[in-house]
Amino acid sequence: MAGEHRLLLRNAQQLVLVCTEGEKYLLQAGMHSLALLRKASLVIGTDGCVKAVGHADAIHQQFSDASFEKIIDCSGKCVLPGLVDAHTHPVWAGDRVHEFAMKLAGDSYMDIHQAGGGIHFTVEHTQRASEEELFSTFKHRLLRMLRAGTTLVECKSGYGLNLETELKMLKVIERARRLLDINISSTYCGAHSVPKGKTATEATDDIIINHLPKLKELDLNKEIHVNNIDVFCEKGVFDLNCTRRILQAGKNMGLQINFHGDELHPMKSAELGAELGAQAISHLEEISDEGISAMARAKCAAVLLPTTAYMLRLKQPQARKMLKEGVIVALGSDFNPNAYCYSMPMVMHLACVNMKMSMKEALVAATINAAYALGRSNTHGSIEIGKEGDIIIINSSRWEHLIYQFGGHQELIEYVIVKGKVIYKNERVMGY
Ligand SMILES: N=CN[C@@H](CCC(=O)O)C(=O)O
Ligand SMILES: [Zn+2]
Repeated sequence: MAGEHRLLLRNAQQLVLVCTEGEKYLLQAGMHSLALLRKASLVIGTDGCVKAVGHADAIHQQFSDASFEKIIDCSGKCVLPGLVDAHTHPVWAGDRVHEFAMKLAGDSYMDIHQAGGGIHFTVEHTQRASEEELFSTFKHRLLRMLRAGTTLVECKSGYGLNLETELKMLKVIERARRLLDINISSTYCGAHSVPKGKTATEATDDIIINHLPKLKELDLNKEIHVNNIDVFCEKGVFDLNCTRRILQAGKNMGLQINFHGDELHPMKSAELGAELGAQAISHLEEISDEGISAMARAKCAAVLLPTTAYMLRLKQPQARKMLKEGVIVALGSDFNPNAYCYSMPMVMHLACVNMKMSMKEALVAATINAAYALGRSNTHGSIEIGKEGDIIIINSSRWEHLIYQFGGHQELIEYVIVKGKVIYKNERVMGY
């Protein structure tokens, strides 16, 4: 095939496609037969999408007359799809390292929250921060995520709670979406906590009467585009009824439902999400058996967050049971001031060790299934012809090293590529 193309990745030792039939997600059986090629090459076109993928000799022959803006020799290396992080809170001011010390000394997440710390602490600092300051720290965090292999990330608001600060956060997310290479799915999370001085019902009314119509107006004016709506459905935060009202109002204006549920207490959030047609529910440490069946039937993704259970010493989400029952399992880092982890390789490792997932299951959960949780698996999450050319190259002859080398991704990930363009080239890669 003659013509000009953007990128040729030549002769990878392993090229992990994840899937090959345009699947929107993979269930347990599909996860086990992870699609992978050996001695393979990949071509990305000038539109940034995958043009061809196959055995190195076949691609060499097929593209013998073609020219490429860039060629990378991948001999001895592995090529994988860019990782997808399905749950983060990356826009905020005021870290909570002092609370980490309190938690290590025995305070629970809710003790700290109810004493006015936790989310409230971050809200106070975020309300005071300028848009510039928030953008600058957010950009830095996104670059760290990118260097850890994430090419599509969900980003929530939720440390504003009042309309003015929620909009400030969403503007910052919109600006990053327009300026930076990393792909972003943006989430309005104005119901992340009940603002001081309001009841949960008053906060719910404020969101439905004031926040959501403003978001709709800004969307129509093409100023801010939001993809998902989120609520922290939890005892002492938003109950099932308030959660239902907010999520339904968001759905009515075209947002995908993607919310926090059944984290610290069993709330029947999973059952509610399945009933409302949620795209995804996160956490689910306290999900009921009925909730698991309902999510499986509704094709509602479970976004499991291994860092939360690890940091807060909670019981682990029942990943094995969910997989067995046919739930679509995805992963997220939950990056936030409580769980300061931006690395999906680390998250996959924790999912394997603490949630007993296999490495194949963890990789699928951090690629195609995480993309499904964001409604983006038609364009992201696997290496297939026509999908966006978002790729990572690791300096290892077996892809599993990305999970096995706990905390080693900084030396292992050699290239991060978005739409066929090298966004990051790691000069520290030395081999193993
Ligand atoms: N649980 C609610 N929200 C976050 C924590 C946010 C925070 O503590 O700042 C989570 O997903 O873990
Ligand atoms: Zn969260």
